[in-house]
Amino acid sequence: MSTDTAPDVAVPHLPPSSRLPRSVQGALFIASRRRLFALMRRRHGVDYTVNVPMFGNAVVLGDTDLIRQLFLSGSDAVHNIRPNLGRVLGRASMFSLEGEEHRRQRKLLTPPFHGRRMREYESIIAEETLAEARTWPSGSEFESLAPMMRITLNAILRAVFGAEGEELEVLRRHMPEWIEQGSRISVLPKPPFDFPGSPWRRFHTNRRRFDDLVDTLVAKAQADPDFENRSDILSLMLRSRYDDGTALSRKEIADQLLTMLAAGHETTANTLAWAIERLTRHPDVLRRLYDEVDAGGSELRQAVIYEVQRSRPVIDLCGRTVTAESLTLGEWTIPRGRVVLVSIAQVQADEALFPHADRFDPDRFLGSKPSTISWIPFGGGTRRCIGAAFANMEMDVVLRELLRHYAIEMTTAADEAWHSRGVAFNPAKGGRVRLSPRGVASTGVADVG
Ligand code: HEM
Repeated sequence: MSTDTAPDVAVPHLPPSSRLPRSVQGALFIASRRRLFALMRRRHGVDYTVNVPMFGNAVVLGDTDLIRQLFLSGSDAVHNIRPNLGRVLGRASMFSLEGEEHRRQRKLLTPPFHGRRMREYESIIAEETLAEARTWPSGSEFESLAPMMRITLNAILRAVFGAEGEELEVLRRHMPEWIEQGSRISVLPKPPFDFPGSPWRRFHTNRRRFDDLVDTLVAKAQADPDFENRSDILSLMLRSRYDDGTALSRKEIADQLLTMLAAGHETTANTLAWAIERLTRHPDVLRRLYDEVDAGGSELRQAVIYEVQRSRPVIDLCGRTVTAESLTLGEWTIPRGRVVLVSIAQVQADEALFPHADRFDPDRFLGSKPSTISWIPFGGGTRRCIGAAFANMEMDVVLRELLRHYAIEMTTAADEAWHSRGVAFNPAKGGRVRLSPRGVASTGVADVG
């Protein structure tokens, strides 16, 4: 890749675009961006240009070499995709930061999310899974998505926020509504001031309540005689120091906690609901998973997680905004200000990269880690998802506990369609499932008990 910063040589050369009017592309994007992108790819190849609401005249990349180059581009050439969630999560949110500030913050926040640390959170996830599962109706069908949302919310509040007691209760009760409100206004224009009754005013009122709760959590963690040994991520943030010895400010801590909740709660729950949706339609894989969990193994379960994330990526797009005079990626020269989108879903459905891509086939990942070039559900490069190891551990523990304790029934129902309530995709019927405690199982895959 070469980044050309000389103004007079920046002759744009963009991937092919559609002759469809902007209004038609916009309507198709809003109705189903998956369909619009599939149409574009069929007509124009792996890289193309679209003109859509939010991102404007944006380049969409499907070529993995170019995507890799984009992910590796420095902050002198690209910034985070715009608009992004930083608008509502705060100025200090990881999504809002760029360049040196972003690097400093990631350096501080990466160690708490290191793979080895994750083991300390396993017991919280297992506990939350079993507590939630005990409330499920045995033998009757229900949507797995809402329960998965509760598990992943509680997991983040306890493992990341270190919340317990009264604060945990308040956060548990109010956060889903606050987050939904935030994601709704994230696509609305911001008025110059908060007029009474406006969604932004309600959002700012709730944000102040959130900040007060974070202050209480910080005070409680610091007053804990065992503060130095606490393993929740808030305490790790409180104990960390930048290279110059300064600590994270309260604002930074509150914005990052909110960011982790917004980025990590629904995404993980949706992926788990997809895992249920896929497994209930693949009896052979499910039977092998039961055999494996009974023998104390986890290799196939890990491959299942990889394959669910490949075939049903809940975040279908990530991207960057060109900030250099122009950015050259392969044959394309993309001018300053353009958004470059990475079509995660299209890359991971590419037959050339994943033969029989439409098959749910976890065996393709058995015994090997996915390639970071073609398997990109967590994005890539300097902005790759910081919670990837946490999400992976969480999904593994939730599935492990369900397999250990519950017999999941098969279904002959059609595959659930993709559905998006905003940013992330989930199974349209909520990942419906029928299960019963193992040993008591009388229907479906009763031979698993
Ligand atoms: C299955 C679950 C998850 C998926 C699919 C997912 C996916 C993603 C994606 C695609 C990005 C953008 C990466 C890029 O632009 O290259 C991202 C960023 C991010 N994610 Fe996740 N994520 C998940 C779980 C989590 C969790 C559990 C946390 C934290 C507890 C988290 C925190 C973040 C943060 C802070 C960023 C911003 C990173 C930056 O800009 O430097 N995510 N995630």
